[in-house]
Amino acid sequence: MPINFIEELRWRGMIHNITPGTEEQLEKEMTVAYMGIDPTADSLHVGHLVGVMMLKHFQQAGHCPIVLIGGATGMIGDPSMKSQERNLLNEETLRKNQNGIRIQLAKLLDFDSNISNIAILVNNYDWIRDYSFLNFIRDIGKYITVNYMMSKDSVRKRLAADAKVGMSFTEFSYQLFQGYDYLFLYENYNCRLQMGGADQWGNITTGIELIRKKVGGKVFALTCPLITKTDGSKFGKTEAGNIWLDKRYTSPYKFYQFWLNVSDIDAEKYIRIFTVLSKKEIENLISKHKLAPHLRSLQRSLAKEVTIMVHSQEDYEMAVKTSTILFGNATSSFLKQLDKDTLENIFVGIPQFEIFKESLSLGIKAVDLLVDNIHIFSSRGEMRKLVQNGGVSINKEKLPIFDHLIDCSYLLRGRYILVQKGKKNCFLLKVKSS
Ligand SMILES: N[C@@H](Cc1ccc(O)cc1)C(=O)O
Repeated sequence: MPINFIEELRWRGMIHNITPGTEEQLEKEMTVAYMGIDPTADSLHVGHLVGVMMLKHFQQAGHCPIVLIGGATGMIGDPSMKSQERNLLNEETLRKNQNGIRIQLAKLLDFDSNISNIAILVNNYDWIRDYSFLNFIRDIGKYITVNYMMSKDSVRKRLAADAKVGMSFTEFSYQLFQGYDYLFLYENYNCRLQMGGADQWGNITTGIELIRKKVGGKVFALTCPLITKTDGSKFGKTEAGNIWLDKRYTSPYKFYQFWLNVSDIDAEKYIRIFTVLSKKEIENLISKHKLAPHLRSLQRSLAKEVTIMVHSQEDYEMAVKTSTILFGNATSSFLKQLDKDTLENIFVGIPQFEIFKESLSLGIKAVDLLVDNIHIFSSRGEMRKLVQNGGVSINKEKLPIFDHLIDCSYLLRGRYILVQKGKKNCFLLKVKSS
């Protein structure tokens, strides 16, 4: 039996706001819904995943999802919840970005099997490109008052943030373009529902208003909550920046670690939002986790599911292997027996430094190498202290004294040395190929 979409989202904690009548519409017939993504980079990040998961459940419930790539709106920049005017992106960048995003979406939604509710990808550049300004403000602008547009949170907040700088007419008009997209999809794809993050409510309701006034149609909105973290920091970001879905920007190992490191409370929330595990499976995982929280079994399941969904089974396995080697009790002899490819793969996600082989040939004091050459300690004192506490290891073996001699015999497969500083920091020294 197909799932009930709204019920599904409800127990997963994925509904922030919903227009009256949405549920009845979905029960009545197979419905088309869309969500838009502005292609500001050539990869999605984990923040985008929430919306994509909504579409995934929507498709699994038998309805038809449309992903709209905002080729046109991306050229304007959504002012929603942004405190500053955005940079304009050019056409070439947007096109490159679209292609990257398309490939990622194809892994998450079903775009190609022979089902009646196959996912559809559209680009609003296709219908906005040739719309003349004069026609647009005559056909569309006439239906929406400035008063109405000004009352939106996205506009009010921005004007309040810095009244002197203000907001350009360009960004002010963003909601009209998104409103027009909804009208276009309503008329051409029979789209009745628009979904998005909580910050999209204002833009979505402008579309509802436009469709009601211009063509007398009734359409709906559904938003999901902004994802929060218990410690108050921003979801989806680390010190190193966004967590991307593209391997080139965030290795599967780092991606896996990101989910592994969430707090217990967040893990309970995220596993509902970011995986398709059933209610029963999730409840079981949570009760099992509560018996022995220190084992982090809930985080492990979360990290496993999301890594396999976004990357692959092999990437997941490699990420686990890497984590065991870096943080688990893998031994030095285990490390030594790994072949070059495995080592290369394992080390993709960790900071790397290049060293000259010659500098090792006569042996170099660890302190000279790590403090003076590659600066992973700020001072000799800092390193000495940590070594005394047993907190520095080379190839998984504790460094006995801080001026211990390191030579070529330390090179794994003749190329690498793994350095660990404290519990969490790993570095890879790599011989420069001359
Ligand atoms: N405004 C949305 C993207 C979007 C663009 C066009 C639309 O029609 C819908 C949504 C965002 O920034 O997240």
